[in-house]
Amino acid sequence: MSKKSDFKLSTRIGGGRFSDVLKCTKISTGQQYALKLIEPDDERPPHNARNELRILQRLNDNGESRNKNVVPLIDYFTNSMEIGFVLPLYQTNLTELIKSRCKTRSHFGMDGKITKRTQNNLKKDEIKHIFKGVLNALKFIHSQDIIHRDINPNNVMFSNQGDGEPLDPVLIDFGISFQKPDNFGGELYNDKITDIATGYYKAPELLLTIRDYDETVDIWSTGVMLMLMSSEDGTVSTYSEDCKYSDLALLSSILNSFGSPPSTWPEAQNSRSFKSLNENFFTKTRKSVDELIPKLKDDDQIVEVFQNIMVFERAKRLSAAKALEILDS
Ligand SMILES: Nc1ncnc2c1ncn2[C@@H]1O[C@H](COP(=O)(O)OP(=O)(O)OP(=O)(O)O)[C@@H](O)[C@H]1O
Repeated sequence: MSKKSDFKLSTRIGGGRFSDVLKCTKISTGQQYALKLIEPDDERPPHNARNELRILQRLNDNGESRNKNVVPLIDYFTNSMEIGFVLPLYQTNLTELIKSRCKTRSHFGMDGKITKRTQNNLKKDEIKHIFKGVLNALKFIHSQDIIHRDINPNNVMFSNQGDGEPLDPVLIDFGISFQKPDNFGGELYNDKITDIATGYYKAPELLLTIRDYDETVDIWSTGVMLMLMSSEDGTVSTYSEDCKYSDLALLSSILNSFGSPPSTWPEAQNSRSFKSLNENFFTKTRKSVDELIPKLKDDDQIVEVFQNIMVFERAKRLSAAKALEILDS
């Protein structure tokens, strides 16, 4: 364990509601790192830096991650106010990578109107490689009884931009993760916080405040990331923009994309919100893979995995291990 004074801090490169991520240099070696700084007493649940530290320690062995797709905790320090996580300094995340691969062109119509079209140039092989890397990270953390609870493109980092080098994804941010059985005594398994995950990436059961959800919420989020990566225009095009701001809009977009949930959806049977929803809301048909994952619609293994992870009933959702078995077959 180091001290804060062992590092020279420089620019802020990211952060969240309760954290700052800074570039830093270890004074004794001149090596650059990312430093995530959190004041645990300022945090609100489900954010919990003390648990984040416990979980990262569990996933690491002497500064080395036990899985190549999970962030290593190189070092850390604690003082009366803060916890500092010393992490490798990554170059980009999946959101930025997709943006950098999207090209927008103007089209001039006969009527003189100009329309802009964006084209996502992420290659099929890259998409598959990233998808498999995230599943590999999930296979490992789920085997350690950890639910990440915030799988989204800002939490998938890369050391390079992929120009000639393979894009090995690394999963970061265990700040709201859940360690079974009871999150270090802080949360009952059957009564977990449902205010988890980010916008588009929330699984449908969370929107019905079903509290005994499990690790398949991470699997659902990974499927939505596949939709983003496999889109023609770098967006989750079957979801409306409003999903970022409204859970109702998100539920509506999920139904528009994946059709109505079965009336026997087991998780929802006891949910008041499910019962009180107008039946008409639930008369949608599932869109085809041509619309949901256009770039990979002809890849049989990807399609099989996608169709079996984006299902309402969590018991039917493939585990990360099973999904990888299919992709490697
Ligand atoms: N090791 C790293 N190298 C480079 N940038 C990083 C690193 N870790 C985090 N970041 C940047 O900082 C952002 C926030 O980091 P992180 O998600 O760990 O913090 P957070 O407090 O959990 O944020 P949020 O509340 O938004 O989830 C990341 O999306 C990423 O852009």
